[in-house]
Amino acid sequence: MLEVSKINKSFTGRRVLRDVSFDVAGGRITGFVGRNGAGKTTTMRIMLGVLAADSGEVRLDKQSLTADDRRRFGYMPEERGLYPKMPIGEQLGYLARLHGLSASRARHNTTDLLDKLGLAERSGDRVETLSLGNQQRAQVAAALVHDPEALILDEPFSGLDPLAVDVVLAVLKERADAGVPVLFSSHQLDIVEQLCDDLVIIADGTIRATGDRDALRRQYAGSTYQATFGFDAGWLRDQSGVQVIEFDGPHAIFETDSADAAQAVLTRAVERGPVLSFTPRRPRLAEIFKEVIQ
Ligand SMILES: Nc1ncnc2c1ncn2[C@@H]1O[C@H](COP(=O)(O)OP(=O)(O)OP(=O)(O)O)[C@@H](O)[C@H]1O
Repeated sequence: MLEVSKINKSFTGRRVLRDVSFDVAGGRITGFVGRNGAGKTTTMRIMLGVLAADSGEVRLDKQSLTADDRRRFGYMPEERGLYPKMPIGEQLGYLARLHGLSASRARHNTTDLLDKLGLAERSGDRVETLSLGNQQRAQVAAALVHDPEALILDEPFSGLDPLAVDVVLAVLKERADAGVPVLFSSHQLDIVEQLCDDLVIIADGTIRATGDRDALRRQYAGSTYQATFGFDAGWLRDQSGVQVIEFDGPHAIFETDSADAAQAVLTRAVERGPVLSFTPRRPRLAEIFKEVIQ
């Protein structure tokens, strides 16, 4: 488990991180979301030791991180950093060796990653000849090639088409399944919602929400329900304590003033005829995001 604890950071007197605390659990993929300038990259750089915090601490399995621990991290920086003129396979092998892997392990990891990321055919090609999407896949490979003990990835999915997102996700999931804590940042809420187990939401340098994605969706469910009846849903408009948000034939989305009002709707509906579904509506990540960053 990686723990970020009460990190503060200012640049030229301007506070950009304020008591930032969250956990990245081993075996889970944590999505770190926030608008441009919210503080994601600064936090990740501090976790990596590329930047020093003014105060606060980053711990791995309850111990303060050492430079040695950090060398065993995998990092995909925001500014991509592969050598454009070097063949991709050679470059990955070189990076793995730099991290102390044996020549045979470095070769094995390079082949394995290129294969899983759909770049096997391109191993001998220079990075600059790859499409932007393939360069991005190569960056992911570079972060993973030395069997890192924790992964911190800054916008690994930006600019990838949906197929490439799946390919990269499969590689990250494999690492998470092996117990590695995986943190990735993104401002693409639909992608984060789909990919992560846990969420960290940051705005203006403060953490606004953290936790299990589904638990957060339940927590922010509020009093909105969706229902499908075996008859027209129009009658809901005359129910007291109910505000209809949307209705289309037998389907309706509505808000109630209280849990009792919701139960009353269900009772009335059953009296009218078949009720095919009746559930609290889980908000989308975009809705939770809007609510918590205000
Ligand atoms: N080296 C620096 N000097 C001065 N200000 C900085 C520096 N690095 C970041 N900042 C400022 O700190 C704030 C947080 O920036 P950061 O890059 O961490 O945000 P972010 O959430 O990663 O945004 P993005 O999605 O745009 O990358 C911003 O206001 C940014 O301008």
